[in-house]
Amino acid sequence: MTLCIMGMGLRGADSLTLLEVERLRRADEVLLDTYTSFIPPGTVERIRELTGKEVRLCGRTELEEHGWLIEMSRNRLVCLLVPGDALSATTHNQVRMSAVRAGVDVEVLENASILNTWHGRLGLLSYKVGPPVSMPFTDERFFPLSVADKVRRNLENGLHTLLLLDLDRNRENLDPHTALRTLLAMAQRRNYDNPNEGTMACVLSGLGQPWEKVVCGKISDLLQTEIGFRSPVSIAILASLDFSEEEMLSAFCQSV
Ligand SMILES: C[S@@+](CC[C@H](N)C(=O)[O-])C[C@H]1O[C@@H](n2cnc3c(N)ncnc32)[C@H](O)[C@@H]1O
Repeated sequence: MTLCIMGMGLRGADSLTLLEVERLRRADEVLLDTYTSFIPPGTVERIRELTGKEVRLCGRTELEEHGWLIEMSRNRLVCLLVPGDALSATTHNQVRMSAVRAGVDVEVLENASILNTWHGRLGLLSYKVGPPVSMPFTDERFFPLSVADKVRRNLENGLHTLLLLDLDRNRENLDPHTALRTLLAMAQRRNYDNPNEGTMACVLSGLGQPWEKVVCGKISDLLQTEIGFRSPVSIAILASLDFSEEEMLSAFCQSV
């Protein structure tokens, strides 16, 4: 019948749209992606309450080896719930592509994503946003300097960068101090003068969650401040600011 891929927004079940709730109530199967991002506490219980449906959790293997999910959607309405927007991670577009190739109808229901809300929350201009960059867990053998290359390219073009922090097995983000130190070490290895300790950055902890915290300052100051971060966390690396951006940033964010 139909595979409906739906974004859950930033607030878990509480940011589902009316249309999404209606689809979930009609669904034969409700699946929840627990792999690509953070799921706010209580999400499963809240979905059950809103829709009367049981929720099946899907991790990496279930999403990457998704043949079963496509087969299930042939004669049933299957809803795949995705944290954030429906299609901002490649994983879900791959599921969509397999479904289309198998002749299964796909419906996509969009929702808010960290990728399209962070700059507005900080008061930054959307036309000054560059491509996002992922910061992985690193060690002596895996230390991809391309992370610093991409941030530097954005900075050189006057563009802000959203640094997405990888999640560990327990779905906790790399901690932001480690991410900032790693970024500086990568830039130093390349002999880049930017990003450096004086570059402005904002730590975005739990955007849209009750524990939301947004803190801005020079990287050196952020590194010396115990802010009390909680997943999900991202970091904005700021390019030079326009006057209006400066004004808004200081009005909308806590400074260190
Ligand atoms: C690979 S992205 C997935 C994005 C998701 N599909 C979406 O559309 O929002 C996951 C990363 O986004 C960041 N992230 C997701 N939600 C966030 C939030 N509410 N506040 C801050 N960062 C967030 C974290 O760094 C997390 O590890």
